[in-house]
Amino acid sequence: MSNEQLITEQAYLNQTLGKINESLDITKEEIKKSKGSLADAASGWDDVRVKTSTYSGIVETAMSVRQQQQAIAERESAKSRAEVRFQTLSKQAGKPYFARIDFTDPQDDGQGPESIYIGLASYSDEEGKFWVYDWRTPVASIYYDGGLGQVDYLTPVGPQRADVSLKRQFEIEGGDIVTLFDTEEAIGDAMLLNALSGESSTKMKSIVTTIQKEQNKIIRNTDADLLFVQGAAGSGKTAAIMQRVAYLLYRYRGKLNSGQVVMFSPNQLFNDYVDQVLPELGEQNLVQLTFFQYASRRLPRFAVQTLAERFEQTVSNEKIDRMLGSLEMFKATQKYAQSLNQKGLHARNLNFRGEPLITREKILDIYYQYNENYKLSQRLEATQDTLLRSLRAQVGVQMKKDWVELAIENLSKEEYDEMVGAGSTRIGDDEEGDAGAATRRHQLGAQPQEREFKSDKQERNFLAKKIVTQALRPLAKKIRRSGFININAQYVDFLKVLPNFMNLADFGVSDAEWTEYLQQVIADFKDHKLTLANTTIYLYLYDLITGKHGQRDIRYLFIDEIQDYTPYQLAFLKFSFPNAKFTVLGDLNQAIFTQDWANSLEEDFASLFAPEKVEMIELTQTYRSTEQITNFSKELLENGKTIEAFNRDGELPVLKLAKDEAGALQAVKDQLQENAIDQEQTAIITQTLEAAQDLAANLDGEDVTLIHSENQRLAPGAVIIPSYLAKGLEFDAVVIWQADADHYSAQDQQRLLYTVASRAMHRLTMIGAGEISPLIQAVHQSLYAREEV
Ligand SMILES: Nc1ncnc2c1ncn2[C@@H]1O[C@H](COP(=O)(O)OP(=O)(O)OP(=O)(O)O)[C@@H](O)[C@H]1O
Repeated sequence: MSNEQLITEQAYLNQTLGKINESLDITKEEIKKSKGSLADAASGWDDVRVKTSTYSGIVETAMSVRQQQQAIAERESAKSRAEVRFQTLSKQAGKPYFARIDFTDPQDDGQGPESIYIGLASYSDEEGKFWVYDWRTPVASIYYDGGLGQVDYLTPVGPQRADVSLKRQFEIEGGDIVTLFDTEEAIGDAMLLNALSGESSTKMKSIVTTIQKEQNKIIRNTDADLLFVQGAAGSGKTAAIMQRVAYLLYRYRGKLNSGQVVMFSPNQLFNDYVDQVLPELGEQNLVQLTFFQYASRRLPRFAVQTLAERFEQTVSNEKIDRMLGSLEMFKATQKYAQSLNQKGLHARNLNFRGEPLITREKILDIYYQYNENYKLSQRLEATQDTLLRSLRAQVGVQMKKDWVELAIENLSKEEYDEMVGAGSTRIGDDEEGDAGAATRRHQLGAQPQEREFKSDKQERNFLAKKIVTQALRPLAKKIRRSGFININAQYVDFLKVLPNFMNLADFGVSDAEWTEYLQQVIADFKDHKLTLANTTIYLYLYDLITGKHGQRDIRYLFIDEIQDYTPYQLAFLKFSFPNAKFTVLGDLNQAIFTQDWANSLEEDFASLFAPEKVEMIELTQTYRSTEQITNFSKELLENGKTIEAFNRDGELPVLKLAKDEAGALQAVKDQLQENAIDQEQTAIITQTLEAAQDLAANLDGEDVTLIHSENQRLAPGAVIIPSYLAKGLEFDAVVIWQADADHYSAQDQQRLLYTVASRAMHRLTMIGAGEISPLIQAVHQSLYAREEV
């Protein structure tokens, strides 16, 4: 960088900052003014005259109330607009932009190149001159998409071409340019290297200044209904989708808000890890939840299988797991539900005072009296209507019963007053009208009147009706909530007759195996326990029978770590969010829950969308780890060849094998010490929770935090964490505990080992006792160092 360039750029920066500060002052004034005018508007209530004696008076009152409300709402929104602008400007005042591009539009003959500056948000001065462009504007795409020369970029009106003559990147601190460099590439390696060599932190950062071309495609895609991103560990999938959320909120501002975007993430720790990215980009956070949370909160009475249980279950029957998670099973659920249109619904009696008031046979008669053209949801609705009608008819019948008589006699003074509504109810206000009456009284100030009865009989009837209606209310609620369907029995029935709806042999499952499994499910049911696979099927069946249509207001759905989902779960999510566009990210090599069968996931999920609306993007370049760590960990895989390491130098991974457990433990202690001296934040990753707990007990006295549950927070400093909770996270230094033949040997642990090894940014140490793990032995010796300790 020449000195002259620096001086010119600093001068431009000063000018920009000067303008921003001017705008800040103006905005501050606006906020002050809008606060004042809000107070003025609020005092307008004093002028609203309440006239209630005539109809026209009421209308007039209502109109002036409405006008007054509008005036306040307008001023409030002016105030909050000014406040948002103030916040944005305050952020810009330190670091208004990070890049500059000069380009010419080939269609603008004779015009010289135009320079634009790119920052986290746009800035235009009071005269409307643009000083900074938001990184999400179409033109800013030029910065991410290519080097110098011709670059095509997409705008809402179609593709545009630009001839780029300069790309300059800045680092600005506190209003001063610290560094500035020109680059010919999309994003200069120097800048990226700089961004990547930082230390890990408990919070993910935005990558806005160094988004790569491939990532930019993911971020700006608006066409696909299903955007499927497959990428190696550390290739920036998560980083890219956080940017994508920010992009979409900007691109569709005014039409899309963060409440309409949902992200399914692997665990709660991960939610905590990424929750700063969007605020850093000036956006509101999105709704984030795990599949477990989504499913289990709909079934409060069941203990749904947790993440730890799912990971640590001794693989009971992989064939059955695979079958339950398949699209065939999804279709079988639909077919079974369909069959309920003819017969097979499991109903339960509607009991009242311990006796069946409407028997299950009667309910089934009603349910099946509608012809075959009814859909399940219509059939249910019609049944509910009929049941509610017969419930209403019951009022008259029950009023004559002895229990009502007894109840009237036993009414206390308070209960009586409450029912009759002395002092609060006007004659003629029926029960339904109570809310309306209360509002009327409140608004119009009418005096309440006492209820008067013409005769004892009238009073008795009134009370009896009240008592019966109240007593029947829970039943009405039950009917409205379809509580007369015995969904548990229905579910078990479905599993029993499953062989009529799909071919179990296609999954290698024999009748005997299935019967045995069924017994297990029934036993679990009795204990109120459900596996995640069963929970999903249960919920889908329930939704089909009750005609639920899912959440229609959600427009974008993101699923991270998709390899841990079954096709069934994905199909269920598609059903549950029918209007959402899906962005899904995954790395089949990190499938630690679903193993081999994750391979067909891409195809299975894509089959649920129109082919022309599906886009696949593959990311092979990794950013998280040093070249040495990536080159080692990709060799753990059979198909890791295509993974490309980022050219960032570091030490070789080290395998430390001790003779016995005690030696290994000592090695961990030494490593913790060494890492602490080198200021590398360490995660000791164990395979299971139990191993993590054991190790923590053995490391008593060391400064390490055990992360045993996803509901914990990630602590700074060294942590011990089981593998399934480390998903998606990263650490300066990783120690893989028990990296030996006793613990990592089966072929299906290859992915697990790869997943944990790829969490390391700068240093990877594997510590074990006894024999070397065959999975590590398969890696070429030049790719790691081996020490006997
Ligand atoms: N363009 C980029 N510029 C700077 N840093 C980047 C870029 N892309 C990715 N990174 C960094 O690389 C690391 C890995 O990214 P991220 O966690 O998004 O990867 P991932 O593909 O989701 O990985 P995994 O599958 O292992 O969870 C993060 O520290 C991220 O900030």
